[in-house]
This record gives sequence, C-alpha cells and structure tokens, in this order.
Amino acid sequence: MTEHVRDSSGPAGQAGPIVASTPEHVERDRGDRQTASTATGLLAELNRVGVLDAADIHVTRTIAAGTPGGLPEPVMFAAAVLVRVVRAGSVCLDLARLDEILDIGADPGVAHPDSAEVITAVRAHIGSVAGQSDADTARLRPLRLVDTPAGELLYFDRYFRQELSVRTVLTARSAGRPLVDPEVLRAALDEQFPRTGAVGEPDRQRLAAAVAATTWTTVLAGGPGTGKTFTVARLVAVLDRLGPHRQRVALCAPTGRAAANLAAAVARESEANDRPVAASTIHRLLGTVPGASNRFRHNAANPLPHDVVIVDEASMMSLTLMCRLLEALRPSARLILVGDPDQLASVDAGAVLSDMTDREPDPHAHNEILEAVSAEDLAAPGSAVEPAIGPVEHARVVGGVVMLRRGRRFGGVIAELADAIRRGDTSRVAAIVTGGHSEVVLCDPDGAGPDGARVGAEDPGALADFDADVVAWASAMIASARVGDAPAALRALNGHRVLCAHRDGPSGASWWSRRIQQLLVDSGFVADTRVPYAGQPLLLTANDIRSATFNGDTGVTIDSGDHRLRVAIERGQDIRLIHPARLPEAQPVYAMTIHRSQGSQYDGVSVVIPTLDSTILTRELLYTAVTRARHSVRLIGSMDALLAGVDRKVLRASGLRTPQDQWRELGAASLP
Ligand SMILES: Nc1ncnc2c1ncn2[C@@H]1O[C@H](COP(=O)(O)OP(=O)(O)OP(=O)(O)O)[C@@H](O)[C@H]1O
Repeated sequence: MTEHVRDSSGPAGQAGPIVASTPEHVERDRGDRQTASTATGLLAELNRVGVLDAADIHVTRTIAAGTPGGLPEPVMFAAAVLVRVVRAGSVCLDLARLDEILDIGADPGVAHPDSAEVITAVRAHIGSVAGQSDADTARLRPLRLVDTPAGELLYFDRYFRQELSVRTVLTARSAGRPLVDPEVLRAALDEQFPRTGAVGEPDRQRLAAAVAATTWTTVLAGGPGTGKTFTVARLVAVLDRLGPHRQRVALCAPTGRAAANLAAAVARESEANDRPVAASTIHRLLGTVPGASNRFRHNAANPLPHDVVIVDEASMMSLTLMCRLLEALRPSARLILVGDPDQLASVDAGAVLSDMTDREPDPHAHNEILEAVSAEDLAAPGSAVEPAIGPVEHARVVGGVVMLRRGRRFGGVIAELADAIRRGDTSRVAAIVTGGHSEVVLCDPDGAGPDGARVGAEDPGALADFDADVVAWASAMIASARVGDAPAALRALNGHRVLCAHRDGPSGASWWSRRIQQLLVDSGFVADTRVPYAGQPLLLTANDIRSATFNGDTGVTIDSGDHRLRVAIERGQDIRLIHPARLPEAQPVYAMTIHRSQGSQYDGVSVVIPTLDSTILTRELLYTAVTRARHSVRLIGSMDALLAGVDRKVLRASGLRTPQDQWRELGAASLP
C-alpha cells in the first residue's frame, strides 16, 4: 500500500503528497504483514491489500464487541481505518481523505463505503445511543464525529475528550494575560538581551522572552542550534525580575535523556545566574502513580506548584501527555513549550507542537504590553539573516508563537538543505545534492533505479568513501580509548554517525551495524566486535537513576588503566566513567535509527535513505536526519527515493488547527 494523500492542510497550504507514516517501532515490512485469519468481509479484504494489520482488525472487533448491539458494517469499517491512522500518529480520521488514505481505488476487488455513507452511518449510530448517561458514554458510543469547515473528523472517544480538554485549557489560557509592569519588563529585556545584532534586525530571542513574560502559553520553536536554550536561560532571568518573588521554575522534557541535556545546556547558558538548574521528565514532574501510565499525582484537583513550566523537545509530546500537563497547570502558571515542530513527532497519537505553530493566527488579536516593549523588533526592516516580521508572523507572535530560524551553530549548505527539505522544495534539494558541495553528497551505489532501490552490496566500490570515514571514525575512537583519553574518545564518537530509517530489514540499522563491524574486523582494527573492547561505541537502552544515565545516551568504552574497561558518557561539560556491569542494557552502536538520534548532533552523518515503499520515508524523517549534522551529510540511496521522501509529509490529522468556533460535535445530545 502506498499511502499518499494530497497535503492541503500544511503550512501555507503547501501541496505535496502526505503519508500516514508508521512509527519506526511498529513498522512492519509489507511481506511480513500479518494476516488476520479470522477476519471476514471488507475488513479481510482491507487486510489482504495491506491497508489494515491483524492488530487493527483485532482492536476494532474488541471495540465492536464491547458496544451493546455491536457496530454496523460501515461504522466498523470506519473504526478499523481510524485504528490504523491513530497507530500512525493521527488523533482522528479526516473523512474527506478516506479514499486517499486507503489508496485502493485501482483495486476493483475492494469496494468500501465512501465518506458520506460513513458519516450517515456514524450519525445514526450515535443517535441510537444518545441520551445515555455520561458514565456509559465511552462504552456505548466509542466514536465521536466532529464537523469542521474542511470536513468531518472521526475520533475515538478517548482522543476526542483529550483534544477537547487541550483546546479548552489553551483557549482559557489565551483569554487572559499575566500582569506585568512594562517598564520593569523593558529593563529586564535590555539587560538579558542587549542589542548586539546588526542595526535594523529584529531580535526574535528577545521577542520570545517578551512573549513569555506577557502570555500564559508560549511556543518557542526552532531547528537545532537556533538559540532556543540560550533564550530559555535568559528568559527565566527576565521572569525573575518581574517579581514579586523569584519564580518557581520547572524544567522538563518528554525523555530522561532530553531532560538531562536540557539541565546541562541551561546551566551552561546561565553561568551568570545563581539559580540551581535541575530538569526532570514530564512524567516525573507530574508524579507517576504506580500501575497507571496515564494518571498522575498532579492534575486539575492537585495542580503543580510552579509559576513557570518549561518543556524542551516538546515536539515529542503526544496528545495524551500534553492533555495531562495542561490539566495540571495552575491558570496563573506560565507554560513555555520549546522544540522543533518540523522534526519527527511523538510515536504516539498527536503532534500538538506543530498543531500550535501551524494553526491560523487571529489577525485581530493584540497584546498591548508585548507590542509596546517589542515595537522596535516588530517594526525592524530586517536583513537576509533576520528578515522583517510580516503581518502573519506578527499575529503568530501575539498568539504566543515565536519561530527562531537563524542557525547559530551551523549554517551554509546543510542549513540550506534542511530548509529546502522542510519546505518540500524538491528542485532545490536536487540542486544542492548535485551541486558539488563537499558538505552534502549523495551516494547511490545501485545507480538510480526507478524504484529508488537502496544501496546494496552490488557495488562495494561506490561506498569506498563511506567505508574510509567509518574506519577513520572507529580507529580514532579506539586510539583514544586505549590510552584512556575519554574526552578525545567521546569527541571521536560524536564525529560521525550512521543513521537509518528502520531498525531491521535490508536498509535497517542492524544490517548496517553488521556491515560496519565486518569492515572493522577486515581492516584489522578489532579482532572480535562481539567482545567488549576499548573504543567500542555503546547505546544505552534503559534509564538508570543510580548512574543518572538514560535510554538513548551514547558512550564509548575506554581503558581506564590496567586494562580495566569503563564506559565514558558525556553530560554537558561533565564526563562520567561507569563500570560496564552497571549498564547491562548497553549495546554496541555502529548505526542507529533516526528516531533515536533526535536531540543529538554529530560532526558528520551518513543517512541511509529507505526504499520508496517504506511508509516512514517522509520529509520529517529526512529533515530530522539532516539536521543531526554539523559539518557534513552523506545521503546513501537514490535520488528518486530522496525526492519522494522530501515530497511526502506525514499525515497527522487533528482538530487542534481548527479554531474553537468552527469545531462542532455532530449528533451528540450534549458535550461531556
Ligand atoms: N544571541 C546569541 N548570541 C550569541 N550566541 C548565541 C546566541 N544565541 C545562541 N547562541 C549560541 O549558539 C549556540 C546554539 O544555541 P542553543 O544551544 O541555545 O541552540 P538550541 O536551539 O537550543 O539548539 P538545540 O536544539 O540543538 O539544543 C550556543 O553555543 C549558544 O551559546
């Protein structure tokens, strides 16, 4: 199944196919798709043509079995497709796109209800159970139908309620503003963000701090190295100046590793401040309840005590987690969401950060204090690196969203490539990769096959540069590790990374890891890569509170004297040396998935582009991979596959982009 649909909802209405991308961890290759042996009728047909997995059918049947009277066939069909799109990250099913999502129009054997028939059947079903008590609503009415100007959206009750809750809290928070003294704010901004840029350039970092001071909910968006952490450290100092007391600030992130990195980065950027910096996972901040993964100690009845909650890597937050966090905030607590909305989103349903950055701003909204203290930035004529703030961006800023675009860590061709991928500009991408730049190369050992075939072992010579880079990477790590030089070994570790879309399969990280290990053995650097050795790169796959190491951390084994091996792991400015026995979940990492690499950067990356039929080959995947590189990018695969990926946007349907007054539930007796 290819799952292309036209993208009419993207930013600025960019056209281009979008794909119901399947998260890497649940991706199954077409040939491996399980057959639902007990399925019959339409669902069995949809399983046969690869639209539905056995698990989708199983979940649908469980829902139907739990609904008194069962579900009529068209509703059952819609529920099954809804299960499938939710598994791929959507919050709801956009019924206007049903045909495109199914993409089985060419298969005469599969006749399915169209969206009008589904809408009628779902409405009739909802009508048949309307008037029941709310306590029974979810069981009796597992589906919810919502009308928007762009068409009907079908939800499971659970995500409907969560989205409604997120929408309600965000709307209430945007109805008021913190009380601040404009003169005190202006002085604090001048102190923390002195004007150092070229005259006439807007300072979007200062603007972000002004937004955070004058708005309850702020989104600080930007790619890697655009100065988000720099801004966060200084905006906390600005908020502290606003009084009457020092702010109680919570720093958090969706994963332990992201939280630890945030704490280290903020500590580095706030050297002048005497504030102790600690960060935790969002789950920990909310207070986990044993045995309940989505219920927390802090909630609407027992809100968090903080004045400011700052979430980094917020693009990885699912709808469920965002809902729980928003419910647990006091209305008078500032929320600052920091992240890169163009990156791969959470593997669970929802991409709230990109919904918040992409939704249409209200052109009539005003924030008098913000507009007064930031008048110079809002009116600045701009330059090539910091363009002027136009009316749409102005409205977005007033709505609480600031986008940092100026790369402060890397620039040049890689930044241009990342930007072209983000915009879906295939001709620019093609021009850059064929432009003879040393920073960006495309390596296609198979020759550009029409099916975008992945590199294979057919032409080993074509990978000669790649092989040389990998051997140089490993040998530098080994040389430093053998003499116990942890800083140099870690520098070497982060010098290069092989990134793959898939974990398994012919273009997966496992296949490439085996290839690289063989290369190291063949070139005589390592006798046996299965035995721990000084210079072995490691990936941690579990959190360990005692050693303060996290799932996704990478390290390198070093000889700490007398042939005693220790694992060196970098955390901010510190290097930790840990006995390997304390890291039982560590595994050698010669290649890793792009999902895993989020939040890290390397000097050079080699990105293995998957084949055209991979449902995870998307713009977001390629953008995430390319932005991991500081100095060089090697793309391994065909031009066809690269451009097809750039042209596909992940389909993540959600109702959050639709304004409150245009989102209306259909067929319900009352909203819960
Ligand atoms: N206005 C500025 N003036 C000077 N240096 C800056 C400024 N903003 C950021 N930097 C520097 O640029 C580098 C990247 O900034 P920072 O780490 O804040 O980016 P980031 O967006 O948080 O990146 P990532 O998402 O990769 O963590 C840092 O070294 C930071 O000190």
